[in-house]
Amino acid sequence: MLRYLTAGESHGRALVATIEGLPSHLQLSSADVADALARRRLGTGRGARMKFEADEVTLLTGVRHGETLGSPIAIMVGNSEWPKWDVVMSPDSVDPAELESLARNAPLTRPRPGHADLPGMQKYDWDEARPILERASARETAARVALGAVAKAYLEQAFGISVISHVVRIGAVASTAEELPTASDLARIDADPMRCADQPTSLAMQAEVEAAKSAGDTLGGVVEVLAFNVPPGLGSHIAGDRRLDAKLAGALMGIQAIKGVEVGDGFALAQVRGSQAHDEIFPGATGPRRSSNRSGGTEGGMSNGEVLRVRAAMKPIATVPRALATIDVATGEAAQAHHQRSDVCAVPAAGVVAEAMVALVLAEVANEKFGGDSLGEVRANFQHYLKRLAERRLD
Ligand SMILES: Cc1cc2nc3c(=O)[nH]c(=O)nc-3n(C[C@H](O)[C@H](O)[C@H](O)COP(=O)(O)O)c2cc1C
Ligand SMILES: C=C(O[C@@H]1CC(C(=O)O)=C[C@@H](OP(=O)(O)O)[C@H]1O)C(=O)O
Repeated sequence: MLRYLTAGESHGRALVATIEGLPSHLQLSSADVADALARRRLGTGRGARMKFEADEVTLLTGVRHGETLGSPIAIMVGNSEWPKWDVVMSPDSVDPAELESLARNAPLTRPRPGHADLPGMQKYDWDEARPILERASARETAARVALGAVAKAYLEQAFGISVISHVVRIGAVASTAEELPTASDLARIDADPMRCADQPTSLAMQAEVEAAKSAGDTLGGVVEVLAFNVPPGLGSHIAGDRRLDAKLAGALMGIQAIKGVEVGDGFALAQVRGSQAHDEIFPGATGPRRSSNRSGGTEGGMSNGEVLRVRAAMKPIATVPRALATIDVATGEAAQAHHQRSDVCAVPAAGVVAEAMVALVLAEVANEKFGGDSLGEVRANFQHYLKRLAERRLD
């Protein structure tokens, strides 16, 4: 079993992430986690904070001399803004007079549409949005990406699985690339200001972000995550909550601002006939082969050995500079939503977060099938499975 949890507020001292259930002897370093976090800060459209946020990583537990111990791994990601916020976000009580004198503590009584602000105030019984937005903020995705780095280390070292992502749409601009990127294209994608695999589209996407910014507006888009070398048989058809596609959809929808998920050709499959929708099976040299991958690598809630392909649609950033209409909960009167420093477009970052979530889901289902206490034991379980497939000419 794989369990993980994040904790932390956007302007608190730090984010903390824990993960438990992975084997001993995985190679893991602070640098692996820091590199993953640096990728999340990429992309045209991010706000001022991403320029100075340092994402200070500390591997707190579960790793010794660069190898996992099999015990819970805890990772701390320090917020570099903390010194400015230590009174406003202090866990211990502070002098009310000092708090009141701080401009940055002004009560946020004009909830922003599209954010957790208003339903959170209603649910948790607060008269301003700060206690809600601190946790609702996508700052939390840094902790998920840290966990994703651990999951990726497991997937790569135990099974040779790699996970990449790229941006396929920003607002009205969609990628026209015919070919899927491969794992070896990752460095090029990461070097692109939109994390888009297709250069002409990337330039159009950058222009789209700049235009939205000039207009005081924001943008969303679509990211695609691909996983290579996923063996057949991860997930299960036997119960809805064990289906790989259900777990992927849940994990991706769990990312802030994600409003839709597609597996394979997803919604487009609803428009065509069955003869055009499925991936026919042919005899190959060592076992079954497909000439298409419309299903995106899952059938019947299980991986089928093809490239895993999922998409996530992100709504435009909800803190719109040209502020949206709301009410002031202090007076009940109409007002404009409060605006604070914000991203114009965070789709490239959302791609990195989506990669992390897909890696965590794959780590969970791979652990369920091949799990062991040490890396060697997991590898042996995996090799045994591959051998059986080969013996039956099913590999
Ligand atoms: C990587 C990332 C960065 C984000 N940055 C911002 C931001 O700067 N400003 C903002 O208002 N929303 C931002 N969001 C989106 C909000 O967190 C999200 O819209 C909010 O939680 C409400 O969306 P929900 O209804 O899906 O929870 C970001 C989301 C992600 C994934
Ligand atoms: C801090 C991050 O993203 C933040 C996500 C976010 C939001 O409302 O979701 C709002 C902004 O935070 P702030 O109000 O402090 O500028 C973003 O910068 C991050 O991704 O690390």
